[in-house]
Amino acid sequence: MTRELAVDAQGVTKTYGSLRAVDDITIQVAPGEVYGVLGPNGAGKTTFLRMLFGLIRPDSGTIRIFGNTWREAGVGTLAGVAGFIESPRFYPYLTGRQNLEGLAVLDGGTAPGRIDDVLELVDLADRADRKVGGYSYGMRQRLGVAASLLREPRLLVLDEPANGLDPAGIRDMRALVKRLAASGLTVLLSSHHMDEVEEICDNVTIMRRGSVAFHGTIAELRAMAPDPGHALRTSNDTAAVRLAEGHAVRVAVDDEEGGLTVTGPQHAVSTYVASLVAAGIDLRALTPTQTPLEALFFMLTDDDEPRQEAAG
Ligand SMILES: Nc1ncnc2c1ncn2[C@@H]1O[C@H](COP(=O)(O)OP(=O)(O)OP(=O)(O)O)[C@@H](O)[C@H]1O
Repeated sequence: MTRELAVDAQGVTKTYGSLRAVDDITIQVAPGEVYGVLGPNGAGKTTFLRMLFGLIRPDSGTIRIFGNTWREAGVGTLAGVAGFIESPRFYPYLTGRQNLEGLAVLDGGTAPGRIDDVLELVDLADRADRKVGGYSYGMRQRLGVAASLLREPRLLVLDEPANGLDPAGIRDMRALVKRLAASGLTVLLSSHHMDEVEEICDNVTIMRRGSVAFHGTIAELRAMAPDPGHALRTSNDTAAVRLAEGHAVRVAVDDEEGGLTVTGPQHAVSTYVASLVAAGIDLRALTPTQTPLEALFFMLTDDDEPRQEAAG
């Protein structure tokens, strides 16, 4: 027997006037996986998540959540689903705990001890009795996850959960998503950070101008990634360019930044750099410019053309 998909979105399209915000996309999320919808600003990620939550209707296509569609099940489609679009909102003059208590009442109550459990899970137990007005942005995001977890969802949907967070906030949010995934929760998140998706997701859809530019596993994505690039500074760039002959690297003068750029498989870059040193050329800097996956992301989502106009 096949397992029911957590999300089964087929051929979903949403237009705003002449703009195809989401253009015929198909996304399937299996129970238990962490699924990333990745794309640059304006790619259509939030529009897709809004349709999932029933906040807007697709023009065409179907969205099933645990087998239910909005047309057949109405708001019952969201049974077992929680999350937030953009940033969660709380009463700043109430404590984190009071906000959760209020939300639990509005949602029909919650099991005894559940509020303490979710506060513990999101690492806010020791700050629960402080007013939300004094919380950092990262703490509010985590309180948003806590609020979502109150209803013990099977599917958690997060829209760019690390957006606007400082490095410590990003680390905490990623650790939280990983903990939740390890507990068996299905997570669907949007992001515009390749490293975030690489670190925490099993499968990814990369969106570009409303359409699917890539769909597959992180391993498949890695296999497509180009060679890593490096910025190179030496004591003698002319000689360094000459020495590249016979090495499996491409070395070019960087007209914008100065110095050289070196592209090639990591081991070939290492051998080339060792040969520079052996030839008496001083190495002043060797800095990775983009990770292979970042380079692939920019290749797949490069957006210098106008958006697709809707027909008619
Ligand atoms: N209500 C709306 N009316 C008109 N255009 C809209 C509306 N909502 C979104 N759009 C447009 O649809 C496109 C996709 O927007 P969307 O917010 O889904 O992108 P996104 O991938 O979530 O981007 P971001 O990372 O900036 O949130 C954008 O060009 C946006 O301007």
